Amino acid sequence: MKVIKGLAGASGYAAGHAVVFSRTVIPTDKKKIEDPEAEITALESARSRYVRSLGLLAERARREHGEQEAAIFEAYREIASDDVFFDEIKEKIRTERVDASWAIEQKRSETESVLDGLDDPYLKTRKDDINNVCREVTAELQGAGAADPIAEAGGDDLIVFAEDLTPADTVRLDRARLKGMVTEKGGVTSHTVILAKLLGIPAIVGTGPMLSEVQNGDEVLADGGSGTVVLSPDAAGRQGFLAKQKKAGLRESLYAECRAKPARTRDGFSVRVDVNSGDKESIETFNADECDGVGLFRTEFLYMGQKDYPSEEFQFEVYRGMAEKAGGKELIIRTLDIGGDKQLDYMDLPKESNPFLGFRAIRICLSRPELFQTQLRAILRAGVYGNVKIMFPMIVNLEELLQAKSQLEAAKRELDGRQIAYRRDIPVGIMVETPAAVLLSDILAKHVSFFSIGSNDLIQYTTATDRMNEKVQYLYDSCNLSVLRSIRMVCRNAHANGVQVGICGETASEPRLIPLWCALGVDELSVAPPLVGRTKYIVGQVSKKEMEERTEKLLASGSIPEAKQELSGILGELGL
Ligand SMILES: C=C(OP(=O)(O)O)C(=O)O
Repeated sequence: MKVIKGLAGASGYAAGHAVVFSRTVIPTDKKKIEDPEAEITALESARSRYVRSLGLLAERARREHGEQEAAIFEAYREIASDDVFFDEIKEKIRTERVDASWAIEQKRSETESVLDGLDDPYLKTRKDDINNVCREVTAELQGAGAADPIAEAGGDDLIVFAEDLTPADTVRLDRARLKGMVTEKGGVTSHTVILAKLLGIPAIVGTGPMLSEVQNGDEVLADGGSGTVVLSPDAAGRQGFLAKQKKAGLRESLYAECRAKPARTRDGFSVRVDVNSGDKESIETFNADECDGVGLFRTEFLYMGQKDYPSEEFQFEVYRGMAEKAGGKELIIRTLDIGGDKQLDYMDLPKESNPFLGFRAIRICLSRPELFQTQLRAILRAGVYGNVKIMFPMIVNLEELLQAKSQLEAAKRELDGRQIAYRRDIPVGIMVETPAAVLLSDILAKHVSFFSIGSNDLIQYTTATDRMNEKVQYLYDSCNLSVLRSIRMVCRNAHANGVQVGICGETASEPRLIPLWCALGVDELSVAPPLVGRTKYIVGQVSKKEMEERTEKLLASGSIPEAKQELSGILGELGL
C-alpha cells in the first residue's frame, strides 16, 4: 500500500485502476532538412488542424458546460493562431534548415526564458498554456494528436495519472470510463480541476513527482476532498475507504432532499440559498424550484465570444428570459465585470502589469458611458418581467457608487424619452469585494438596498494574494481571520442600516464556514447550482444562537490553524 498526497482539486471518491498517461516526448534532436518549404507546409497544416480541433472543443465545451469552460479552449486557440509567434518558427526552419519540431521547441524554450524573466504573474501563467500549445502542435505534426490518452487501457473504472493534463487532453478522455484524475503539476484553480468539477469526478493535483511509482492497472482509491490517493490498498484501507464512500453517497441523498425546501437554522433563522449563474448552460438548466433565486448573474459571457459589443436588445432578451424563468424569485444582475483575468479583444483594453488592480469592472463602465448605459437600459427593461436587482462590482468609494447610480438615472431618463417600459424602483446593490468597500460599508450601506460579498476577490485583495498565482496559493485562505473579520464588519454595518447581506464567492458554500455565516446573520448565500442542497442541509444543522458566541471567540483567536481546528470540530459536531 502506498499513499500519495496532493492538493484537493475536485472532491469526491473514486475506486478504480490506474492508467498512466505519458505524453509524446518533444524531440530534442535537431534534424537537418532538405526542403524547408515542404516542412513549413507540414507545420502549417498541422497547426490548422489543431486550431480547427480547438474550435470544435470550444464549441463542445460551450454546449455541454458553458462559456467559462469554452474560454479555456479559446485561449489556446488564440495562442495557436498567433501568426507572429509561428512566423518566427518558420523563419528558423528556412534560415537554419531544421525540422519543424526542433524549431517549435527552440521557440518554446526561448519564450519560456523570456516569460520566466518577467515580473508578471499573469504572463507567467500563460507560460504553461504556450508550452501546451507547442507540445500539441508538435504531436499533431508527428501524427500523434487528437488521441484519447486512455483509449488503449482496459476496464471501465480508470483513474488517470499524468504529469499534467491540458484542457484538450481532459476533454478527449473517455468520460464513461474515467473516474478520477491525479496530476503531478497544477493548482486548485487549474483547468484540470475546473473540468473535473464539471465532469463530477475527483481530481488530485500538484502531487509532485509520483509517476514512477504508479503502474498501469494498479488498484487505486482516490479521495479528491482530502487530496489523497492510495495505491494497492490493503484490506483494511479498502474497507475504510468504501465505508467513507458509502457515507458520502447517503449524505448526497440527504442533500438532494433539501434542495427544494427553504433553509432555516435549528433556531429558526432563514437563509436564502441562491445560485450563481452566467453562461448558456447555467441559464438552460436553471430551475427556480430548486433555489431561492439567482444571487449573482455574471454578464461577462454576453460580451465574450463576440466580435463586437452586445446590443441593448440582445442583452434585454437574455435578462428577460432569466427573469421570467426565476418567476418571482430574485435575480441579481451584476453589471459588466471585465478586465483583470477576463479580456476582450474588441474592447482594446490596455495590457497592464497589474490587471487585478487596474482598469476593470465599474472603472471601465464609468469611463465608457455608452457601454454602461446600453447594459443598464437592458437590465431596467428586464425588471418589468421579474424580481430583478442590479449590482455594481469593484466599488472602492462612495463617489463611484454615486456616479454609477447617476448613470442608472440617466438610463431611466433615456427610456422615459423613448417611452419604453422599465422598472423604476429597481433595487440597487454592490459587490463588497475590496477592503475599501469593507471599511466604508457603514457609509455605502446608506445608499444601497443590499450588499453581496465577493469573497473570491475579497480574499485576494485583503491578503494581497493573486488568486491566479500558484506560488502564493497557501496565502489565499478563506479562513484568514482578516477576511472573516471583514465579513463580520460588513454584516454588522449592513444590518445596522437595514441592508440585506449575501455572499456570492466560493466561500458561500464552504461547509466549515456555513455555521459562521449563520452566526453573522448572512441573509443569502449564492452558490454553484449543484451545491444548493448541501448548503441548505448544513444551514439546517446549525443553531445561530449557539454559534454566535463561538464565532466571537474564534474571530478573537488570531490564529488561522486554531480557527480551522475549531471550524472542523464544529462540522464534526454537526455530523458532517
Ligand atoms: C463572485 C466573485 O466574483 P468573480 O466573478 O470575479 O469570481 C467574487 O469575487 O467573489
